Amino acid sequence: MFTMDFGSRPLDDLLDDVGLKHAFDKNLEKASAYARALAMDALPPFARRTGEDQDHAAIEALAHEIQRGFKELVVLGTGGSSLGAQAALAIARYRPSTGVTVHTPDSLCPFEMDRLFATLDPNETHVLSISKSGTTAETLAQLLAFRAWLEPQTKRPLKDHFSFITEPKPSALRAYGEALGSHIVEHPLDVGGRFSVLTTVGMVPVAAAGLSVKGFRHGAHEIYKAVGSVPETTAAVIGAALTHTLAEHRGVTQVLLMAYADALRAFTRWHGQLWAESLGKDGKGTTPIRAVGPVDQHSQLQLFLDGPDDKFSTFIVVPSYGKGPRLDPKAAKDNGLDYMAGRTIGDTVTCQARATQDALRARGRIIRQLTINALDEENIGALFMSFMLETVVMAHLMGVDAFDQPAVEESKILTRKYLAELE
Ligand SMILES: O=P(O)(O)OC[C@H]1O[C@](O)(CO)[C@@H](O)[C@@H]1O
Repeated sequence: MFTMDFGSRPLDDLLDDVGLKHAFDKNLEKASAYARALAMDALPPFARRTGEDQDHAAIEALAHEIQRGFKELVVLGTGGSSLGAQAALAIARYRPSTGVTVHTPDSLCPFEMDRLFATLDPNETHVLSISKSGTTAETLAQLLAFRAWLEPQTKRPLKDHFSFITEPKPSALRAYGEALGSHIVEHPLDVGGRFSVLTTVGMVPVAAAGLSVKGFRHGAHEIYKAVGSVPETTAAVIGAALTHTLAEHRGVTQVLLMAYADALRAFTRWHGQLWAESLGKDGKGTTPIRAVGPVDQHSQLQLFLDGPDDKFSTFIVVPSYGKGPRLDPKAAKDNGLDYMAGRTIGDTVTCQARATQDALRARGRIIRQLTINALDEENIGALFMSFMLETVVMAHLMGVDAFDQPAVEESKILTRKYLAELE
């Protein structure tokens, strides 16, 4: 699980300093009441389904089939049909490999597809196509291209090379999978793509890579239990109430998620879709910014510190004192790194995360830190659930529907029109 703090002083004092305690308390009360009602009446399906584990057998069956037959897994899907899996899979590279190697070409890119075709062995490659709607052009185009690459080269039945996750209703993707005779697993009808990471969508790739589905779901379960019973103490509810208060009263228009671990880079991308697509509506919304430390200290921190005071920042930190290579004291001193002499890379990064937040706090910013003690399934599952619930509670405070995305459809229609007009 993870802990939350706002630095050395309690949040209430920080809010008092800027005259926002009363406004925050009102928002927290409203957010907590909503979270309690959600838990009592009907948890959002993305949370309820995660707790029931009803699809566990289907997830494991497909994952084992892939593992038994192949070394490489290509997950075709975009947006919510890929970002969650990528965020979850990012911890796999720190474990001994027990599953397949997963590739996630989530953006339609000719150069990336050519690279995959040039490097993958067709006989060892399984292609899992994920699309809730089953109509997304990018995913269908990739699928057709992969089949054209595989079919002339494979020695095995073509149907075994493909599997599908899509809704149980008619669509181009479902029809394609049925015609091939391949394994099709259901995408739940009542869970939107950006909320689907803990369903079959995120969990089949995770299981195929050898990670624990139960671990992710257990971490998530602990969070939604807490949000239902003691909402006013949870990161999800406090985070939503605070962001909304700062947006209403302090001109906050952006939310920064800065993670101090490479493995959380993909998590910040997942969060970007979740926040933007759920909340950017009716002329309202706050823009998500994704950053990873320390690298973005050297690219974006100048703006965060010295630019407009229009951001609410959350740092995710994995304390790593004593971890990683230790710098030889003499070599460090000889090269101008006296302050790192005998220290580990983990010591350095942990101190950098603290220093960056303190520098921001010194400029009067309210900064939230979420601390996880390890990059494991439970912690990442907990973060997934916490941010999904935070988004839903935030939508309630803002008065928008967290679960639709009507505006995106306009650009899809135009893309089809432009393609039809090509000479
Ligand atoms: O899973 P699908 O239906 O292919 O959609 C992929 C993504 O496209 C969107 O519908 C936006 O166009 C997202 O909401 C979704 O995650």
